[in-house]
Amino acid sequence: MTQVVLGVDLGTSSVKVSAVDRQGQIVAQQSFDYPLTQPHPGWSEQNPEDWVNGTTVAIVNLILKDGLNPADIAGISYSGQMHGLVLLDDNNQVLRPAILWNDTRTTSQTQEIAEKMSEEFVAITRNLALEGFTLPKILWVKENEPEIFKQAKMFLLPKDYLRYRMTGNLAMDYSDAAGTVALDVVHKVWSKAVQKTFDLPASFFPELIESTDFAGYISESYATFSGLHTSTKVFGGAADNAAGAVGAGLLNANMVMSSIGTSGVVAKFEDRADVDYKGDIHFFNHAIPNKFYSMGVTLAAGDANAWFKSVFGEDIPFGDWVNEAAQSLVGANGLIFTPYISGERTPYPDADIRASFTGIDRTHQRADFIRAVLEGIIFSFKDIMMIYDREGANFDTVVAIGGGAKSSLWLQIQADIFNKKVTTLVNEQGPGLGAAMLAATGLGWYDSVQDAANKIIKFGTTYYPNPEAVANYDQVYAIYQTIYAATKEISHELLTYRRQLKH
Ligand SMILES: Nc1ncnc2c1ncn2[C@@H]1O[C@H](COP(=O)(O)OP(=O)(O)O)[C@@H](O)[C@H]1O
Ligand SMILES: O=C(CO)[C@@H](O)[C@H](O)COP(=O)(O)O
Repeated sequence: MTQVVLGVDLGTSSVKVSAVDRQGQIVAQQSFDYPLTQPHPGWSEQNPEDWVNGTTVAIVNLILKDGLNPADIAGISYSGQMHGLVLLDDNNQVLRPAILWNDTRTTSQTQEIAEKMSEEFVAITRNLALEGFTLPKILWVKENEPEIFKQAKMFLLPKDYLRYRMTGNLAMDYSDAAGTVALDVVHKVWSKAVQKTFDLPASFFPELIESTDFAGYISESYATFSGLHTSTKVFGGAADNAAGAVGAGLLNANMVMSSIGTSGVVAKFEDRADVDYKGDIHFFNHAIPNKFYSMGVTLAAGDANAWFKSVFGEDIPFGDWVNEAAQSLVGANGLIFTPYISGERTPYPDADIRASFTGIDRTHQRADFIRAVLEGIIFSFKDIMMIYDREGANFDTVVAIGGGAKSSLWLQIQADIFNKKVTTLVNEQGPGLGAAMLAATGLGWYDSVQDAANKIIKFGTTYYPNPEAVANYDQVYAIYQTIYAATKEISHELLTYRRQLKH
């Protein structure tokens, strides 16, 4: 009998469930895709029931197809897409589709928060109130769907809703709670000032737990539904970027993580709460008690690549598509892409900016366009790194995770644009492995999350910057940096035009 833990990575495009043994080996893995709806420009919603069904299908497949014995599943924990608003009524029924992290309908609510609380808000929550975060979404529903809001008794985040459906218990872990921007990050309590200013009762906010805390057993009803046993213990879990940081071994201040999922993230471990990025970079509680991490977000990273492929190369597998970029040159033959297809967050908190190709020439081929997309995404990561540089943060290693880290070409582009060494993980399952490590630590298999990381994480290939490419990218990046300001007004006008078309 080999005991395993399940790490459930509830992503934006799919849920991936990894079964991990005591040595940290992934023994089996199943995933299930679900849709995302965009009823208006800037809106992004999912049906929470799809998360529950997708997770259940993946678990059933682990049992039936991979032969996992439910009695051997000792624990389960989660990594969840952050910030998504799930509203529950008195009977814990979902009131409306979840409003996701990449939904940017909330610009006026972010302005309202800034006007009402200004610097006090950043001091408490350690973040600006950006469109993607949960509090503006709550206020949007309050203002635009009062009949629904009247029935709302509590809110949860995506993986917390999934955990509720698997255990029957309502709770939220600190790392995800920080992304609501209603948490007093340093004191680890819901902010009374936020509750009072926006007239939200304390009962609307769920109980807070640590990522490795025991959160209940699998309920009778979910056991019947999934085939799991009621003896399986469930643990808090974490925001996907915190779980990804755990799974990437981001436990040391000299390391930065770059994650190319649907979104893109550059994150840094923070030992102490007294670093002050003034809201230019997010600052959240880590999945490790009393530790923190900072991060900047490119709203569409892997998604910009996926979008471009869906329009111009639908049937081509991702690996082949990305490799086609090798036929182009460093700097994509003088073609630059800015990846703002869904607006941007860091360093430009601008929901209405849109993407651009600049410098299209009669000679450009598809390979140049693909390469420009891959490079533009990494230039936007470099923009985040420039904030760390500005604040004097020292780091020498970038750990690359996410779907984008499957491509050695894209990894080399990262090393050359960052001018840093970029390291991969042997088992590139950052968030899912991180989630499994949280369950394993909660079960007592390891003394701490750090202990689990030391025993489990194995770094893979390292990509070193090529000096010639670095010099070329320096030139192209300098041009890239001017494009946001140059395209801002045009983008905003075009979006206004598109919004008129829709209504
Ligand atoms: N073979 C590949 N090579 C490079 N990039 C890839 C490959 N496969 C997928 N990707 C990229 O990874 C992204 C998905 O990453 P993933 O971490 O699975 O996302 P999420 O967790 O947000 O659902 C895709 O949008 C795509 O751009
Ligand atoms: O909004 C953020 C972080 O602030 C995103 O990183 C989401 O957490 C979604 O993650 P992926 O589905 O792209 O992994």
